[in-house]
Amino acid sequence: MANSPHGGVLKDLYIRDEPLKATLQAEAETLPHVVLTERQLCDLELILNGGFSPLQGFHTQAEYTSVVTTSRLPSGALWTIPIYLDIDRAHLDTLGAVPGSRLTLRDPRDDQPLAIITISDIYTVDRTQEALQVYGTTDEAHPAVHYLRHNTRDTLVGGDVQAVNAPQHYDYVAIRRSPNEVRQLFKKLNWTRVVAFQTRNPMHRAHRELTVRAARMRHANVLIQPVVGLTKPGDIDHFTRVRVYQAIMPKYPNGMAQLSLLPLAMRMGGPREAVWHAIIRKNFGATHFIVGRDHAGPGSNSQGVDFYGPYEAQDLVLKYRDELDIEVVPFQMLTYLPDTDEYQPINEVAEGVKTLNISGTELRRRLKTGAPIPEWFSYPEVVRILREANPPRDHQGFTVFLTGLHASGKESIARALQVALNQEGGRSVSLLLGETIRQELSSELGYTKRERDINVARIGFVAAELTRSGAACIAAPIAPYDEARQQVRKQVARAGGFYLVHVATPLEACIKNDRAGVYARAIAGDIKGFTGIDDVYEAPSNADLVADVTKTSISQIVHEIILLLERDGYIGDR
Ligand SMILES: Nc1ncnc2c1ncn2[C@@H]1O[C@H](COP(=O)(O)OS(=O)(=O)O)[C@@H](OP(=O)(O)O)[C@H]1O
Repeated sequence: MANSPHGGVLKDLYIRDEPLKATLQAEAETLPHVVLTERQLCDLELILNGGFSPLQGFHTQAEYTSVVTTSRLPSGALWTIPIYLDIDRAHLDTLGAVPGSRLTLRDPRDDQPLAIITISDIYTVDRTQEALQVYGTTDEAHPAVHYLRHNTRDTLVGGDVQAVNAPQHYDYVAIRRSPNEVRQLFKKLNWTRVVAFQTRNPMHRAHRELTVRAARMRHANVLIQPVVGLTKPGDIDHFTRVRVYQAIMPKYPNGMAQLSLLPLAMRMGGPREAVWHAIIRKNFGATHFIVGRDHAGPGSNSQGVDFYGPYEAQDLVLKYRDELDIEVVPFQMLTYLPDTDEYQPINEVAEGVKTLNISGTELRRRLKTGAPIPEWFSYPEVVRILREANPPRDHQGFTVFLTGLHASGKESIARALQVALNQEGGRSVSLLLGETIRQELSSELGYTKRERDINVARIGFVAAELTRSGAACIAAPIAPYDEARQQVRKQVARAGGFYLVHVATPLEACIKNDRAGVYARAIAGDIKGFTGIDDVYEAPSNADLVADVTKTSISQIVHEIILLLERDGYIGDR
C-alpha cells in the first residue's frame, strides 16, 4: 500500500464528469482572466493533481499568515512554504475582481484555461515578514528573497480552484506522472515501501550509490523524482538533466527503481523546503524520503556564508517526523574511496583513508575545458550527455561582424573569410552581406538612423540564431552606430562567440575603390544621407580587430581573424 496523503485525502481536483467539465470550460471562456506566471503555473499543476494536498486552492490571508508565521495551515496541518496567487493591484482592479467573484487562470504558454478560482479574499503580500520567517533572511542573494523583491506582485488572491484543463506538456510526457498515476504504478509493481529521491542536478555514481544504499537499508524500492519545474537560476536545464536520469536508470538492478518527473517550482528554501518536499512525496505515495546534505540549499549569502547549515534541513524534517508520517532517510555526503573502489558516507570513513570528490564547480570547469571526467565519478553515458549540452568552443557557433564604410573592403574580407572557414570545415558558414540583407530582410527600409538601427538589429537577431545553432556567421553591414553594434554584441555573445572587426579603410580609398560610383552620386547630392559623406559613421572603440585594406592585404586580414578564432578555441584542434 502506498503511503496515505498529507491530511488523509488526496485532493486530485481534476473533474472526471464530462458534462460538468464542459460546463466549467464554457464558463471559463466568459470570465475575466489572469495569465499565470511560470511559478504560479507549477504551483497550480500540483494543486490540481493533489501533489499539494491538502491545499485546494491558493492561500487565503489566514492561511498565508498562519503558514508564514507557524509553518501550519489554520487546520493545524503542517505546511511550510506559502502558495499564493500574486497579481498587480491595478490589473486586479481592471478585472473587477472582488471577494465572491470568479476568475479564469490561463496557461502562459498556450493561453489555455486551466482553472477557475472563486475569490475568497484579496490581501497584500508581506515581503519582509515572509522573507524573514520562511527563508530566515532578507538578503537578496537568496533566490526566493530576490524573487519576492523583484517578481512577486503586491496583491494576493486567495480561494479554492476548480480544474478546467490539465496543463499540456510536450516533453517527456510519459514520465510526467500525477500522484494518482504514481500510486497506480506502485500498485501495479507491487511496491509497498518506496524511498523517494529529490534532485535538481544531474545524477552521478554517488547518487546512484546513495539511493541503492537507502533501498537496501529500508528494504524499499526507489522513486527518482527530479524537479522539472523551476530550480535555482543557473542550474542545468531540465532537458539535459532528464536525458541524464534516463541514462542512469539502467544502472539500477532490474525492477529496483522508477523515474518520474515533478513540475515543482522550487524556492531553495532549505529546511522549510525539505519539509515541503517530504509532504509532496507523501502525497505521491512514497513511504520514505531521502534528505541529504544541504537539501534545497540556496548557496551562500552576500557575505559569502551559507544561508543554512549543511544538516539544518535534516534536523527540521526529523523534528516533524511523527506528524509527517513519511520516514526520512537522512544521508551524509557520499565520498569515493579510491583504494577500495567504493562509496561511503563521509562520516563513516575511517581516519587516514584517502577520499576523492569532484565539486559541482570543478565538474563545470571540466565540461567547459573538455578535461577528463573519471569513471569513478560518473558513467560515460552521463558524461556524454553533459558534454553534448556543454560543447567545447570548437563545437560552438560564432559571429564575425565586419563594420565599415561602403567600399571599405568589408565585403571582400567577408567572402575570403567564408572560403577560409569552409576550408577549415566542421561548421556551416553563413554570409550576411549588407546588400543581401537589404534585399532579403529589409527591403522596406531606408537609411534614417531609426531604419539603420532596425536593419542592424535584424542582422543581430539572425546572427544570434545562427550562432546558437553552432554555425559560423559572417555579417558585413555598414552598421554606423555604436549603440546598435553593442546590442548585437550582447545578443550574439549570449549564444556563442562574437568578434567585431572595424574595416577602417580611409574614406578617400573607399571612394577610389567604389567602381559603381555611388560616392560620386552622394557627393553630387543625388543620394542623401550617405554614410561618410553627409551621414555619420561612429568608429567603434571596442573592436576586436581594426583592419585597413590600404595597409594590409585581404589574406593577411583574414589570417588575423583566424588567429583570433584560434586563440579562443573556436577553430583548430577539433
Ligand atoms: N544613404 C545611404 N547610406 C549608406 N549606404 C547606402 C545608402 N543608400 C544606399 N546605400 C547602400 O546600401 C548598402 C547597404 O547598407 P547597410 O544596410 O549596410 O547600411 S546600415 O548598416 O543599415 O547602415 C551599402 O552598400 P555596402 O556598404 O556595399 O553594403 C550602400 O551602398
